[in-house]
Amino acid sequence: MKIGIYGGTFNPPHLGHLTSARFAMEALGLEKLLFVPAGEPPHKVLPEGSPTAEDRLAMTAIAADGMLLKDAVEVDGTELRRGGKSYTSDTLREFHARFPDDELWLLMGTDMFLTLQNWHEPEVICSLAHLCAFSRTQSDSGELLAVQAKYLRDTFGADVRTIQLPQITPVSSTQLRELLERGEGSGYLSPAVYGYILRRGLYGTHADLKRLTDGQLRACSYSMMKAKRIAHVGGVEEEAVRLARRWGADEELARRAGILHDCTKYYSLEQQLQICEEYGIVLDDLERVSVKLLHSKTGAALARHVFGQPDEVYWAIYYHTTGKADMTLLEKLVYLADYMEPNRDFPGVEELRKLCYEDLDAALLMGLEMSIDDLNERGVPIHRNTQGARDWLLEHRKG
Ligand SMILES: Nc1ncnc2c1ncn2[C@@H]1O[C@H](COP(=O)(O)OP(=O)(O)OP(=O)(O)O)[C@@H](O)[C@H]1O
Ligand SMILES: O=C(O)c1ccc[n+]([C@@H]2O[C@H](COP(=O)([O-])O)[C@@H](O)[C@H]2O)c1
Repeated sequence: MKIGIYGGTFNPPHLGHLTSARFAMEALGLEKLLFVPAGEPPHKVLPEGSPTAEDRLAMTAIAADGMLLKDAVEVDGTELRRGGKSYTSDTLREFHARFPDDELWLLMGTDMFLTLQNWHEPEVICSLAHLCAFSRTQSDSGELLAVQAKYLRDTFGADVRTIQLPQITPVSSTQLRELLERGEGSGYLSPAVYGYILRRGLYGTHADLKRLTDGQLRACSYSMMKAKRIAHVGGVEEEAVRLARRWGADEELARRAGILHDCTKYYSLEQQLQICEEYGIVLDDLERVSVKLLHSKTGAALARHVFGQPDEVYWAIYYHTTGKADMTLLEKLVYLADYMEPNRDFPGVEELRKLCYEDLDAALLMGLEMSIDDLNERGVPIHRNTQGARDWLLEHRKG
């Protein structure tokens, strides 16, 4: 197997890292790529006030997950665990021992490639890994790379491949840190990494989480979930806004409920219970053991207490999984948007979509009944609020 190793300080990881990693994977035919955040970079001092190693690791993990290549891309904490200066030769020794039968490829941008002879034990590096270098700026000349490749081949027997990225991302982490401090630069980051930075107040962002723009709120929410869920959350936002327009609800509240509705979906049972405890959410026996039921309550709690959302948004998120008797308009819209947003695909979804724009309560009843049937089939206990929602509609629905 061909394994790529992409070392960096990742302070923070930006789109330049991601686009070059993706392209190198394709160009070299890598089956696996490991991002390896440096513990203590051997050649530079981390600027004062830099995030902790854990934060750099977490941001890099979020960025890697955002490549949506499942287990092919991972973040490796070898250098952070090892302590001391993060010499690449030591890292390659470890990887060589771990993957003795695999082909290791060390990936790097021009700046690193041109100085490789000055690194610690360059001969060890060149004997344990193939090298892949790519240009970082338009002005990086192919000729310069070719000269350096020849030098490394002749001097250390290196196997070098230089690749031209189809698109240059003209940014460095240093520039980005300055931009972030001025409230700019988010366009050079994956939204989820930006959200992590905002939530942790890194790089002098100090955003008031209770007064975020929609884009910032989206970024924060995405930073809390696996990247594969983001398309669904975007779909719920879009659908909730469309439904709000159709039925005369507040579009901005629908948007914010959509953005945040699943923000705690990946929290563990323990974390969910802790949030409920912290915000005094009373649970029944069924809820106490079910992450699926809990995430709507904890998502609502964070929407209110961390992100400053009003009661309407709180309750729309709170009831988005179970529904309840006598729901408000916004609660209905978010429940239905979650059910039939454009990425959903199940028998009957088209009929449900149509009904959502013709007769909201009929659509709600249809959604609830489909849920109840599905839960019954799978032998999952039905929450009393879901039963309550259906019974209420059967009794009160007009027509
Ligand atoms: N915009 C970019 N395009 C392609 N490769 C990049 C880009 N930025 C960084 N790299 C490469 O990523 C690796 C890790 O770089 P690093 O994490 O130090 O980022 P950086 O932007 O160079 O940070 P800093 O400004 O703090 O030096 C290096 O091999 C570097 O050449
Ligand atoms: O081992 C060395 O001597 C050495 C010297 C300079 C850079 N590196 C590695 O090169 C990678 C890119 O560095 P940086 O600072 O651009 O993030 C990172 O993994 C560093 O640990 C390694």
